[in-house]
This record gives sequence, C-alpha cells and structure tokens, in this order.
Amino acid sequence: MHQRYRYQQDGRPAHRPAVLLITVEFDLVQRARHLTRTASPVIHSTLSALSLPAPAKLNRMLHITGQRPDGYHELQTLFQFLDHGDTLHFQLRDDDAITLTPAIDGVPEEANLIVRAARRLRETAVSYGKVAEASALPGVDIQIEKVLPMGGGLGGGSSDAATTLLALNHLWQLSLDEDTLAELGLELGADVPVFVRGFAAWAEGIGEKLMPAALDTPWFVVIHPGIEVSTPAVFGHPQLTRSSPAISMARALQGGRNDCEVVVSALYPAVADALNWLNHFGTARLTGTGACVFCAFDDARQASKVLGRLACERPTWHTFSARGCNISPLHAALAQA
Ligand SMILES: C[C@@](CO)(OP(=O)(O)O)[C@H](O)COP(=O)(O)OP(=O)(O)OC[C@H]1O[C@@H](n2ccc(N)nc2=O)[C@H](O)[C@@H]1O
Ligand SMILES: Nc1ncnc2c1ncn2[C@@H]1O[C@H](COP(=O)(O)OP(=O)(O)O)[C@@H](O)[C@H]1O
Repeated sequence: MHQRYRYQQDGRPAHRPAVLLITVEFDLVQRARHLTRTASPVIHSTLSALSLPAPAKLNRMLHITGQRPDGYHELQTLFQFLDHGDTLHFQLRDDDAITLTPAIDGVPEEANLIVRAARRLRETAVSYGKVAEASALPGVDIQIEKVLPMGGGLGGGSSDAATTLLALNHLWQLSLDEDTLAELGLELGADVPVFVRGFAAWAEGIGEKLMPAALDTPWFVVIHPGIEVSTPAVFGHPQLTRSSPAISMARALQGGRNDCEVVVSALYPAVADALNWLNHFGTARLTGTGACVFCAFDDARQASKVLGRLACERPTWHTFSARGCNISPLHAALAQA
C-alpha cells in the first residue's frame, strides 16, 4: 500500500516553500528498515547517553531544472547515503547547558548546525507543549568526531544536524514525529530532511520533496581534492546550466549528470583534475556542488585497488572508499538504541 500525505510548514523562513509536499512510500521504507534492524551494529546507548553516526551522502546525479523568483534553484537529484561519516556522542547534563567539543575550525558555536539543531529542538519541545519551559529539559554535552570535509558536497553539516535532532528527540523522550523533525531540519538546510528521513531518495524542489528510491549499492571511491567549494558561488555563476528538462525518477535511475560539474571544474581546477583522474576507471561524478568526486565499483576489491593507485599517484588528495546504502546508517543504529 502506498500512502501519500501532505503537510503545511509553519514558522518557515520566507525563502522556503509555502507548502511542502512530501510523498513517502511507507511500505517500502518500513519494510527496508525492519530488515536493517537485525543487521546493524548498536554503537552505544544508555538512558542518558547515546552515540550515533552522521553519514555522508552522495548526489548520484543532479539536474537543475529552473530558478525560483527568490533565487533558489529547482533541482532533481538522487540522494544516497554512504557507510562512512562523522560520529556524534551525546551525554545529558545536570544543568541546561548545550556544549559542543571540539570546536570546528572556522565555524563559531552559534553557527554550528549541531548547536542550532539542539536549540531549535528544545524551542520546539516547548511550543509543542512537550515541556512547560526549555529549562525543564536537561542540557547535553555533544562530542563530535569530524571525518567529513566541509564544503565537500558530502552533506556533513546537514547530517550532523539530522543526527542531533534524532538523538535528542530520543534522549529527551519528546516523541516528535519524523514530519516535524524533517520540517525543523529544512529550516537548518536544504539537505537536512533527507538525513532525517533516512532513506535514499529522489528529490525535487530545492531538495525538500522526497520520494524513497531503491538504488543499486556499489562501492564508491571518493576523492576530496583538498579545496572547499562555495555553494553560493556555484549557484550564482552566470554560466550555470539552469534549464535541464525535468525527467522521471525511473529515467534518472538509469543515469544522469551533475549540472554543476562544468562550472565547478572551471572555477576549481583541482576538481577537474580529480574528475579526469577518476574517469579512467568508470564514470566520475561531482557530488552536490563539490568539491568531492566519486566513481562506482562493483566490489570492495576493485575500489581498494583504485585507492592504492591514488595513494601512489596523488598522495595529497584525501580519499576513501565506502558502500552506498539505501537505509541511512543513522536509522539502522537508532533502531537498536
Ligand atoms: C545543492 C546541494 C545538493 O545536495 O549541494 P551541496 O551543499 O550538497 O553541495 C544542496 O542541496 C545545497 O544545500 P545546502 O548546502 O544546505 O545549501 P543552503 O545552505 O540551503 O544554500 C546555500 C546557498 O546556495 C544557493 N542555493 C542553494 C540550494 C538551492 N537549491 N538553490 C540555491 O540557489 C542559495 O544562494 C543559498 O543561499
Ligand atoms: N557541524 C558542521 N559540520 C560541518 N559544517 C558545518 C557544521 N555546522 C555548520 N557548518 C557550515 O556548513 C558549511 C557546509 O558544510 P557541509 O555540510 O559539510 O558541506 P556540503 O554542504 O558541501 O556538503 C560549512 O562550510 C560550515 O560553514
């Protein structure tokens, strides 16, 4: 049975859409989650402490189909998770402070998506009548093991925010539903809802209209060529393709481009170099607005052979291999918490 529903987003920033149409094929998602439950490791969980992954994502393809009057671009993209990412540790406190360690270089605490997500969730708990006042909820010490590069197109900041929302919903026993958490997530960034939902997805709009997608799950070699790409600079570029024809998800599953690749390669020669290098082994793609590029392989052995060559030929690039997952490792771990 496929159930469709819509919800109205209240209190949204002005540039966000008035009505979000989120189509979720519950059956597919619930069945897949059930299967994952038995296969995933529990990272660490007690009544007052919880450790959870914040996985990376790839945009397996990304087409830009238009631009809204507010400047935001309309996309069609396939999101898939990787079994590789940051890890967050949460420990409730005796007072109501929210702390984050270590600080992330170049990101002040009040701008960090982890702290913003925690504060926003606490405000929402009050406005939804879950607690009388914010100070009724215990504070939390959050520790981050940051692995994902910033501005890499792997969605690290968005994933950290989603993990924080789900972890604190659990530890604070708020029982806020997934729709509410996805809506809160969208206020923090366009990519947060897919990490909250936890299922590989076909996304439209600015990434908020999500439809679960069952993608193949190859091993990927990912290269970060050592530079940070500015998302606004890419979206603001006059030469960016903004008029790709809209296609169906079925067609996208057969393959697609990343419309940002031409502009990003021109602005950042290191990205062009990484794409060229990886194109010798298959079809290399940019994820999001970069800077990371990736290529799919049928098995782990092939991927590690390519990693070995990279270590010899391009020792300055940061590289890793990881498997694509249709269920987020976050949801797999949370199912056992
Ligand atoms: C395009 C994607 C695909 O995954 O790129 P990556 O960030 O992952 O590389 C994301 O949706 C990005 O999402 P996110 O990184 O959260 O972008 P935001 O902070 O919301 O937007 C940064 C800026 O980029 C521009 N922007 C962003 C998204 C969009 N669909 N159209 C835009 O024009 C806007 O100028 C905005 O001010
Ligand atoms: N917890 C966080 N981790 C990473 N970046 C963060 C975080 N909080 C805020 N940011 C900001 O978000 C920007 C985008 O980071 P990130 O999501 O990792 O990249 P991308 O969107 O390219 O995948 C960073 O440049 C940084 O300024």
